[in-house]
Amino acid sequence: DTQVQTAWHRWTGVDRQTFQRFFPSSPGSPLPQSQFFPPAKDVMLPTGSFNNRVAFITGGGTGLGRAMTTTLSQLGAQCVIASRKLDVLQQTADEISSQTGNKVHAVQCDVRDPQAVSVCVDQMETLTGLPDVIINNAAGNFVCPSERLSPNGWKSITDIVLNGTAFITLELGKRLIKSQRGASFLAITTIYAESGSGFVVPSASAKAGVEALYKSLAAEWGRYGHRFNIIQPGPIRTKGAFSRLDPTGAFEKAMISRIPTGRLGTPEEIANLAAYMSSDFATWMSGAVIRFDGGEYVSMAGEFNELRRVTPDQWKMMEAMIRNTKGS
Ligand SMILES: CC/C=C\C/C=C\C/C=C\C/C=C\C=C\C(=O)SCCNC(=O)CCNC(=O)[C@H](O)C(C)(C)COP(=O)(O)OP(=O)(O)OC[C@H]1O[C@@H](n2cnc3c(N)ncnc32)[C@H](O)[C@@H]1OP(=O)(O)O
Ligand SMILES: NC(=O)C1=CN([C@@H]2O[C@H](COP(=O)(O)OP(=O)(O)OC[C@H]3O[C@@H](n4cnc5c(N)ncnc54)[C@H](OP(=O)(O)O)[C@@H]3O)[C@@H](O)[C@H]2O)C=CC1
Repeated sequence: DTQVQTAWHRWTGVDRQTFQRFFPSSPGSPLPQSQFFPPAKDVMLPTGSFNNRVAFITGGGTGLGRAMTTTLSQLGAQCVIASRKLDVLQQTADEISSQTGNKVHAVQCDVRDPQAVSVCVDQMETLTGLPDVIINNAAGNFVCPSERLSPNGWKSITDIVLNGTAFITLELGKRLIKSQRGASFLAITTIYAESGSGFVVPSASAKAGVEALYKSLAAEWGRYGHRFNIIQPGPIRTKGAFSRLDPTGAFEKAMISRIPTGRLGTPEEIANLAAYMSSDFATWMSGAVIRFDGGEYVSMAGEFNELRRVTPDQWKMMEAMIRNTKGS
């Protein structure tokens, strides 16, 4: 709490009292029930599950993309990670490679630019050949009231998320089809792709578009040996997400309190799911949308779920009132 306030003061010059007035809550810790749901850290699939496979992961240099790359590399894949910041990618590639003993290649690519995507795929073909596994994970996002959003703010997010995913998928898909090669495509979206959400409207719109794209291609390109699946993650702490969606840390506690499993997800958990969905154990899975959020979505959706706060004594009283009601 104090750390966040101090950091906030350093960034903005706003003093502690003012911070507390605007943000009375504080960063959250796991709820007691989370002891029943400890996150597994180990890699789930058998060793060698991705031997002789090539995996391409956008945004693989940081956060969840880095975790998915680590797991696939541990399982034997040769990985190619792509995003804008080559220095970040290269450092991640070196670290994962030295940990797993398998090659990780770093290729610079701004997914918003179809020409850059084509050059990136050329580079990958030279390095590794075409991929067996494609994970569209790169994204951009920030919280912003829509009345403060500029056209370029909208374009910036929708270009990365929807157009970027489409450019990568079409470029790779066409080349794979030409080479008569099958592949697994996975897109990382979000739980609000389904519901929509205020304050992240470009992200919600673009992620919904990605889901429509992947479900459509699952139907169309199965005949070419291509599977398309989607993971909708709930909140998992990464610098990229939390710095742009909860910059003060003020909303984290409220977020955790609505997650039935009482904690945030972990990068290793989503990496295991992504690996499974991209593996030979999941060849019958296509067009699937897997929500992976500790129950947050249903917890927010049910209009009576607030009754969790009613105590046993209050229930006794309420039940008596209901039973005593005669007629309508
Ligand atoms: C209640 C909630 C409680 C807690 C939330 C906590 C946790 C998260 C829980 C769930 C997460 C769910 C979904 C998550 C989805 C994600 O995608 S998270 C991943 C986020 N990662 C990133 O965004 C990394 C990459 N991002 C970036 O590079 C930048 O942030 C970028 C702005 C997206 C793109 O950078 P770029 O350099 O290309 O763009 P800019 O030139 O800086 O900006 C372009 C235009 O956008 C305007 N802009 C930028 N920031 C803001 C802002 N904060 N508010 C308003 N407008 C903004 C900028 O001004 C430019 O527009 P212009 O001025 O008109 O030119
Ligand atoms: N963490 C969470 O709680 C949740 C995350 N998600 C999703 O998970 C995925 C990973 O997010 P997370 O790891 O948290 O956040 P990060 O910010 O760490 O990851 C986003 C990645 O996208 C890359 N990227 C951004 N813009 C571009 C671009 N124009 N071209 C190429 N790459 C780009 C970034 O690299 P670079 O800057 O080098 O380009 C970065 O590596 C995203 O799809 C996000 O929407 C969904 C729900 C919850």
